[in-house]
Amino acid sequence: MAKKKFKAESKRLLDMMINSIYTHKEIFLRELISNASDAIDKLYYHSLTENLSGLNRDDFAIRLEVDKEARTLKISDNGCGMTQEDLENNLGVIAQSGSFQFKRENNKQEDIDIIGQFGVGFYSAFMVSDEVTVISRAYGADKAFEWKSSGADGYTIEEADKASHGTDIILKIKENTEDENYDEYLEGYRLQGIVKKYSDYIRYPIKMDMERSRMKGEPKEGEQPEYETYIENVTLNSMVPLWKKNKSEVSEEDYNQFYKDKFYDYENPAKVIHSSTEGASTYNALLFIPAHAPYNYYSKEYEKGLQLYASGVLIMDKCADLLPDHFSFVRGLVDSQDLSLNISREMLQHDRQLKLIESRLEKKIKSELLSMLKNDREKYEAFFKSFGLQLKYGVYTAYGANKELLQDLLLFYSSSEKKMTTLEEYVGRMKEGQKYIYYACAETTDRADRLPQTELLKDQGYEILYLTDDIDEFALKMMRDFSEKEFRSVSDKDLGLENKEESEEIKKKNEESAELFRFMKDALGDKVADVRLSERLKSHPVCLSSGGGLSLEMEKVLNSMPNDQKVKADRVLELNPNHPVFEALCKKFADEPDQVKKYAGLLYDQALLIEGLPIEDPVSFSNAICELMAK
Ligand SMILES: Nc1ncnc2c1ncn2[C@@H]1O[C@H](COP(=O)(O)OP(=O)(O)OP(=O)(O)O)[C@@H](O)[C@H]1O
Repeated sequence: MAKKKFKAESKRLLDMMINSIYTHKEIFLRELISNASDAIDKLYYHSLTENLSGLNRDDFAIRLEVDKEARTLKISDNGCGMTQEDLENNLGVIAQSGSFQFKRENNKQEDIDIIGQFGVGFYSAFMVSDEVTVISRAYGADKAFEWKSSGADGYTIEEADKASHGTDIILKIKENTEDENYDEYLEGYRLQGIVKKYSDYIRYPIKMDMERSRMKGEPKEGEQPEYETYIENVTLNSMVPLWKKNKSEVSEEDYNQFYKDKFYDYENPAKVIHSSTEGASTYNALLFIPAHAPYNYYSKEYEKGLQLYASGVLIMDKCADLLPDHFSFVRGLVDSQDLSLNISREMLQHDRQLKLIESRLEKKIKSELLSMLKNDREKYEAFFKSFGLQLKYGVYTAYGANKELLQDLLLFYSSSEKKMTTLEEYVGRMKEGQKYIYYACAETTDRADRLPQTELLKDQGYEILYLTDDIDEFALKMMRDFSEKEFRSVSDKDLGLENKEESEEIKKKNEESAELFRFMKDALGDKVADVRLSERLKSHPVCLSSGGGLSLEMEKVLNSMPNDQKVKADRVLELNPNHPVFEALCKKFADEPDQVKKYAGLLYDQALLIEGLPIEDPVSFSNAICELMAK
């Protein structure tokens, strides 16, 4: 029999195919199963359009068969099959796709979902096989043919026996090498795993004999049970993708089970988002908002992304481009027929399509979260506990560009409500004439509540947001305002309070004690930018406020990061004019100005401690207190 040569370019192409197109060898099975599914689709299509009798959708199947001794894996289908000419054209010419041609020539039907388009997938079989044999009989033909090739060398075609229409692909699996274990492609469980991973939603059953074990009869009392192995023909794939079902056909339990199985979570998701979109880009999406953050969520190890399917076949396990960072906690998948895939089906050619899908999903996720916030507050608060930090990072890292998108999703603890509140709720409760949205930063809400700077505001009935996460103040600074109300720290120089009389009085007192403050400032050196009387203190003697754009809280956060450059906020030491300590200071300044130096140091250290900042010299602080006590 004459051996026919591949054309020269084909030879090079085949070499390329086998060695460089695919990153994972296991995808050969995905490609061959997709071809089998296409072949069945084509025959099914003909049966519908040409009214072929004797063909029943339920009889179509794809079968896998392993012969470990012979080292062969057979993939069979009872689809349209190939004539001798088809074998020549489709398997003898690389990059010739009969499937693509079929799609072009026939109007797409509802129930047909042809996968092949490039005419190369078949050759991926050579990544794992020394020799590939294709025995095929076209539907309606009376002869079958066998195509055989062991790679770049070429192929043979001869007549063969095959009882019914369809195609058998027989792979002679390679021997193991030092780097590669090819034996695994002869293991039932491994094959089952590959089918589940890539081809779970192929619409025809993929069947295989699997070895199972069962108890041999009832064990007699006191005896160990005996086990026997038996063979069961099992369908490996689930076939109907849940996301392609009508929402009304899917129960909550179905969604939950699907989520837990697929994304290895032990808890039901907090929210399921099932949506289909037609138009510029047609896709089905099934998304889940987990009820809790995975253990590695806030670490570098966590990889965001959605599974991407093209016509039910898995293309990418974690397609990061489908999810913006601020919603990286979302799990799920997108299935689209419209993707222009690259030849290995591992990437998309245009990320424009992905961008379009991403921005639609982003809007959808936001609106679902807002509806959760509105309709199930308790659930939303639990969600926010897990993922709120990510939303706040989202506001911060995009330099405020995500403000519109994310600001309504944020929650902060409210001093007056004693629970979490949205910014909208806060603004709704603002007092008449209130200029700013006030916030206070501390490690816990309790500590924030005890900050001297919050005292006066609370006393006058202003609500304060207590910020306890490092990122909080940075995020608010990025946002600048909400509903045209600027955010303002309780430590800010200007709280915008409309108490002119008091301000005048403080101003006057400040002037009167100008000498004292200058003296204290000199004593403290560059530790503080200024010393002055405070408008915000009621019962506490002292506090720190910040002069510039960098607050003390931000200084604390930035300096805790692992880099050498330390920053310093402008500190202003504020004294309570109505506190006995101030009186004592004034008195000492007249009698013993040297003591005032010590007092200035002590007051500054106290203010630092109140802020949760470290003091420079705890030993002299303690000594100074003891000295005072002993007096
Ligand atoms: N099991 C099969 N039954 C019938 N025809 C087949 C079968 N397998 C392959 N073919 C034919 O061979 C052609 C080439 O297959 P191949 O897998 O190389 O490319 P494809 O499936 O068309 O495209 P892609 O590279 O996107 O997978 C197919 O288009 C189809 O016409």
